Amino acid sequence: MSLNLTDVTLTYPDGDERLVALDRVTLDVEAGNVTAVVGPSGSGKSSLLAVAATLIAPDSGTVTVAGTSTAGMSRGALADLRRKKIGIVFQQPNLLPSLTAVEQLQVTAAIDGRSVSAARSRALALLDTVGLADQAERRPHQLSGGQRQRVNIARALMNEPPVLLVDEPTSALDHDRGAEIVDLIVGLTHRQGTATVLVTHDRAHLVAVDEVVEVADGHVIGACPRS
Ligand SMILES: Nc1ncnc2c1ncn2[C@@H]1O[C@H](COP(=O)(O)OP(=O)(O)OP(=O)(O)O)[C@@H](O)[C@H]1O
Repeated sequence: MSLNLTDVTLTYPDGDERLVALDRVTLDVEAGNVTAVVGPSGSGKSSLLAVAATLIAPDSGTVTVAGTSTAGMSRGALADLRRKKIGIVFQQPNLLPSLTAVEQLQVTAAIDGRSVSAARSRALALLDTVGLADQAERRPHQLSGGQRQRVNIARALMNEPPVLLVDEPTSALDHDRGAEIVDLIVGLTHRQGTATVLVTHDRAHLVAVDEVVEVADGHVIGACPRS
């Protein structure tokens, strides 16, 4: 189960013209691997993640998520694919303030139509995996920034997605906490066999990942040194 973008071009309206955000981008992420995407601001990293997440349809090219091509899919079918196959971790955890850590994960299962109580044991096991076994009953304001990001990651994995997309997960953390989060993502990816894309600004984190792809002006300009 992997993630493949082939020859993807994405443009946005820009006055009377079109701004090319992604220009014939091809990206293959194998199951069990973390591919980091790096590049300057405005180079297209978020656009690439949004296309991979099927949140934006490319102008041309194909996106294949865990063996399923998204070409021609209805909005409903895409939403279904996202729910079942893609875990997304945004920069800010966006946790619900009134819910405990374990409830944040249970809600995800409920949205997916699974039984909330059956989801509880999986949620507790996942919190254990991300090092939060003893924080399960805490609410977001009782957790540190790093712990909130761990809940965010555990929540993204709740429905066992084969594809994990992570956007700048360390931007609100100091270097050491950031490195711990990247190590956690890499460890989970290797153990659970997800195909993971990690957008990051911090090149110090690249030593931990399996592959690095550099983008500039909407182009993949190739693999680059990992540190
Ligand atoms: N919704 C939009 N409408 C129009 N132009 C956009 C839109 N989103 C992004 N862009 C433009 O597309 C290009 C790529 O932007 P994108 O956000 O993908 O880059 P990025 O590498 O993620 O940048 P950053 O690191 O600052 O988040 C930029 O020129 C940006 O201004």
